[in-house]
Amino acid sequence: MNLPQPKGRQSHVIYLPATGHQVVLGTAGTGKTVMAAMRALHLSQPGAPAWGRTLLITYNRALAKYLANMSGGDTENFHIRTYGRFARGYLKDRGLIRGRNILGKGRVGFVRRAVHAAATNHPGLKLFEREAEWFRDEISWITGMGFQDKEEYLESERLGRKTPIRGRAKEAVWDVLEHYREVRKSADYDFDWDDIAITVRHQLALDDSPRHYRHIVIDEGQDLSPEQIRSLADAAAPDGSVTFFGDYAQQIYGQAMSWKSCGLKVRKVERFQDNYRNSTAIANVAIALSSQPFFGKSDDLIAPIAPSANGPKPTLVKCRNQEEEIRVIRDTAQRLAAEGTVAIIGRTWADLGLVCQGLSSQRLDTVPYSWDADPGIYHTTFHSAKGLEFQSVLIPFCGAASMPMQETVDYFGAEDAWEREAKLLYVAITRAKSDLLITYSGDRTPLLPTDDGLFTEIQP
Ligand SMILES: Nc1ncnc2c1ncn2[C@@H]1O[C@H](COP(=O)(O)OP(=O)(O)OP(=O)(O)O)[C@@H](O)[C@H]1O
Repeated sequence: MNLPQPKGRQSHVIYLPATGHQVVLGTAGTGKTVMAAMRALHLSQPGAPAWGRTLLITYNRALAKYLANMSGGDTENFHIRTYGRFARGYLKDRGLIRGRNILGKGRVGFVRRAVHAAATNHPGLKLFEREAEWFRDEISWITGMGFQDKEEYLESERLGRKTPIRGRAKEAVWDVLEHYREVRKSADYDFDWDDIAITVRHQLALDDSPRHYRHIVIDEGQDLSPEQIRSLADAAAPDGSVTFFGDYAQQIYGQAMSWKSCGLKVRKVERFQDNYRNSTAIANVAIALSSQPFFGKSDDLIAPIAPSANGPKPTLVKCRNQEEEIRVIRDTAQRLAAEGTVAIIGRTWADLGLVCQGLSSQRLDTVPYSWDADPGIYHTTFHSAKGLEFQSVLIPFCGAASMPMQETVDYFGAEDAWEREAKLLYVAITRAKSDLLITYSGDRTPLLPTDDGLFTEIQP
């Protein structure tokens, strides 16, 4: 274990009171993950004030392994889990998990069947021209908010949708949700990964045994739903604490949910602005990207301060076609891999397949990646790069024809799609410590900032 020496407000955050709710917001690279681990370790340490068994919640399995490597891993009093693993484990203890009764992959197929079934009740409604993926997203939002009945949904304000739906269309969405639950139940699935949180809360309300965890620390909290956060708050001991770390600039599922709707009672929000990861030149690109109008506005966004670390300007390479982009990315990866970790970050696994075929590169959902990883080439998607960092980051296919991805525009409409894809690009760019190279062919994506002097622009 070799954690950095906390600076400024960081130490304060580690030792925040060990009771009640705490919220820490910070932009990329400000040390949220490291401080989440340090706070959780502190709270679990015998002898610390109000110490007790502590749960550290993280976004996915790759980050759980990354955190385990950073913190020394699970002990009797310190557990690292994804939300899904925590929820499933608790419901198993409550006797509610039988075989495979949580619907994971294939969910959109169930939603599609529900949409077809519901459409017959709403002849002529334009809403039913939308793709099943749109309905899946709306159902995730409804269950993530924890709405118990139709009235609650009808009265709700849907933040984060640029084109909100109203009246009859909203009633029809609820109808789709009810059909979806029926179709799912008839296939013997009791839950999906979104609505499992509703049952966790319900079970916790019935459960008067002592709570398993005294303290719960949540990293990447911006991508958990309010109902998931509420269930974690219910799962912590009444004399314990819940600490939420998040960055709303990196909220990549377009749900636009705020910690404020999660029932956390917080006296003062802590804010981290000092970036310890990116060079100034890389941070400037991220700041310019997040300042564009389509990036979205929210009180929860923290204005970043550009760091002072030296590094070359990011390179923007205009290629003649995709083949040339692939060649540039591969050559650059091989050159930089001798010096440190290099990540090729792509929008989809299919894109990465094109770039990395035959290249000596490790796919990051199959190998554990640690914060002190050996030099070499790694590849991962925008979504799965979250929380990680690399010496160099290479991003292919940033032309206007592929970004924002057409599928996202089809599912959610142009405005929503731009915001979602810009946040994904933001996550990818802020993974780079010192070198960033972006390639495109045709026109560059309109999501990339065009301010003078941000990039060194070249042609191969
Ligand atoms: N006080 C510090 N001194 C030196 N380095 C630090 C300090 N705090 C954090 N760092 C380093 O800054 C980098 C970013 O930290 P971390 O991953 O915790 O940030 P984060 O806020 O979770 O970022 P993101 O949200 O972008 O994933 C890491 O390399 C970490 O070791």
